[in-house]
Amino acid sequence: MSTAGERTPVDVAVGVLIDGDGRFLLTSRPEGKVYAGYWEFPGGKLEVGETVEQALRRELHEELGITIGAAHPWKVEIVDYEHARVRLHFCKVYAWQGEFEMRERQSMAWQTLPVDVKPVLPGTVPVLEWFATERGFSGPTHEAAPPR
Ligand SMILES: Nc1nc2c([nH]c(=O)n2[C@H]2C[C@H](O)[C@@H](COP(=O)(O)OP(=O)(O)OP(=O)(O)O)O2)c(=O)[nH]1
Repeated sequence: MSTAGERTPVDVAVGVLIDGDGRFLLTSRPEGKVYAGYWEFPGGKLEVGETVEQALRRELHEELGITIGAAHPWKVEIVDYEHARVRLHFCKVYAWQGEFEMRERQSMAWQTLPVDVKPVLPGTVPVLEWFATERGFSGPTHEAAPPR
């Protein structure tokens, strides 16, 4: 049972693609979506009946034109935005096939810490902190976003 004021979270599958040099892929949110221009890890909402891995495979094919190998579940995080409450299922992905195509006219950037793209989506910031912990990185992980 949910208490008054709580919203049911929308499940989102998110891919943390990591290349052979340990760089990770960020993409910018396309025009026309909430937080357009903000940088995030690629992914999207689960459709009815889909698992996280199925949704991730579909979204990364639709958005980036690649076919991913195994998706390794990493962390789950709930974020409350004005527009929605989302449950983000972050999965690490080390293997994929195909050439990257920006099918939604977004931008992509392979990054290490600290990231040099901005602004970073609020729900993406914790991932940078998890990477910092994993990698023994200290100092700011990204540049603070201006208030919206
Ligand atoms: N892909 C992605 N979404 C994130 C991240 N962090 C974060 O808070 N989100 C939020 C933003 C959105 O509210 C939600 C993802 O929904 P979306 O609108 O991008 O998904 P979608 O592609 O299925 O969208 P649509 O078809 O409904 O337009 O999750 C992240 O790192 N990656």
